[in-house]
Amino acid sequence: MNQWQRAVNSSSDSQHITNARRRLTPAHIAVGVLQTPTRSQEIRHIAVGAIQTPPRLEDFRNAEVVSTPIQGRHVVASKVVEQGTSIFSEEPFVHEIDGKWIGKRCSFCLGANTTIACRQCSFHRYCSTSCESSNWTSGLHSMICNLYGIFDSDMMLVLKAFTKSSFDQRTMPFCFSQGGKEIPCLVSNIDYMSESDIKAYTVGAQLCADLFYWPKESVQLLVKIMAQIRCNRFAIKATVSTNTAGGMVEHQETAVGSAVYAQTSMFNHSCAPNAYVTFDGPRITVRCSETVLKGKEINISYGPVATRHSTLDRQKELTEKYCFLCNCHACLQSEQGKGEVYRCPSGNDHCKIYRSDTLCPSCGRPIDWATIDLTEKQAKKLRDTARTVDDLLKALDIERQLYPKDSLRLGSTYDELAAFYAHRQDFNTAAKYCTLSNAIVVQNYGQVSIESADEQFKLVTLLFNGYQSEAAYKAIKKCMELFRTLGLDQARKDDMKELQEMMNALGVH
Ligand SMILES: C[S@@+](CC[C@H](N)C(=O)[O-])C[C@H]1O[C@@H](n2cnc3c(N)ncnc32)[C@H](O)[C@@H]1O
Repeated sequence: MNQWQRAVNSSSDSQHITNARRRLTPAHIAVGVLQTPTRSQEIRHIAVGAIQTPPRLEDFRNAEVVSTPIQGRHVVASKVVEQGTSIFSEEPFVHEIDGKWIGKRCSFCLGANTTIACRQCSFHRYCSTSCESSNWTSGLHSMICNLYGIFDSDMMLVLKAFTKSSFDQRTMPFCFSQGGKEIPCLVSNIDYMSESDIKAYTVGAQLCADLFYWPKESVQLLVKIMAQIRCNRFAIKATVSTNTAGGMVEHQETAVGSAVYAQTSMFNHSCAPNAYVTFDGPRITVRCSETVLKGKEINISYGPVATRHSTLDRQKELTEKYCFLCNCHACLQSEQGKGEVYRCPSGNDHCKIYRSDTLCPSCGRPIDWATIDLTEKQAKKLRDTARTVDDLLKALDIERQLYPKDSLRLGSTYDELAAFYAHRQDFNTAAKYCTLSNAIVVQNYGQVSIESADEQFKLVTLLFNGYQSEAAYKAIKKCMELFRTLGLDQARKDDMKELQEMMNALGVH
């Protein structure tokens, strides 16, 4: 069941619509409903004033948007772009807090402070009156206020996008006699979507149209916007800190909202990307994770990456979620595209085999995939149901037979073991496993990469907590250098501050 069906299931009968209509406020009428409002001229002006000038593509600093028949529009470097350089930064066209964070984070800037409740729905909370009023106007909360429980966060995004793109950019308020608009410039891939998806979208769109008294023509347009959002939606991530049972504070990058960005949507996906995105509240920044030569495409990953997922899995995810068949160079050519790498049954670490092999390409030994599959399942079961460290260590023993030393599969078990020991406050054993995982990450992603910076950060925390001052000092220094090279010192200021604090605590300034 998809999101629209869920939304509709809970409220498709007319009684629900009638109840939902009671929740409409003058602001809804000002921004959305067909009939000309008889009052709240003032509110209407606030809403209209909130619409910003459409984004200009020439805002890119080191890059430009070009178009070819195969890649569509995409971004290329207009000069050599150094590793870590910020290419571009923008505020969202529309954004919305994720349902489970409402009341727990500011609904506008998505920060952790929530001292003020929305005066209308009292459901959403804000860190300041300025965020509250910005969300009401430019954040278009006025459009969706009071509608929680009727629509989920994704549908709220659709309603906001529909409202925002349908305003006349100069002075006229939204009015259907002039026709609504889709989100300017964004692809929808609607022709590649399944019939059942389109049907579910249509039911959701019909529900909106009924609720807001929008005319029939709006349904088709809403369906198009839903498809556009599916293909162009970004999860907004923030660092969320939680106290664990062991008394440690865990920091995790977590999705706290979703957004559509007019210009960042021009970046194509690659399973081996050379750029990455970071968030400062809802503001997105794109930075290069490696130096990109003039004229080369700059791309980001929409989720799957070749170093972690097999070609089949990546293609499946991209087709199901975004409705396109990936033609990035990792999928077309690279060896990584062959999927998970295994050890040849000869046990020789230099012999690597892939799913498509029936004989080992190096030593010619025949491969018994049925036995490998069985052993792999056994290891997976042990890992998934692990209650004690012994279970994990048994899984690791089996995996060491299955995968080569630099396999990411092994790396992730080392990582799990590190977390396991850290929760038991045995930071030194945790650091030992983290070092092993770190080496694999460096081997696969390169010394200077986001992944190795993340892994180095983990190692720093473990060494610091394990009172290994000298090793911790060296690790912090290396981590800070990596952060600076990759531009993470700007993108993840809190982490950088933490590194500095650890350095200070070690007595080194
Ligand atoms: C966010 S848009 C990127 C800009 C888009 N190329 C355009 O012309 O507007 C995402 C869409 O671009 C296309 N696309 C992006 N990366 C691709 C890739 N690696 N292979 C094939 N198509 C891709 C797909 O149609 C996808 O739904």
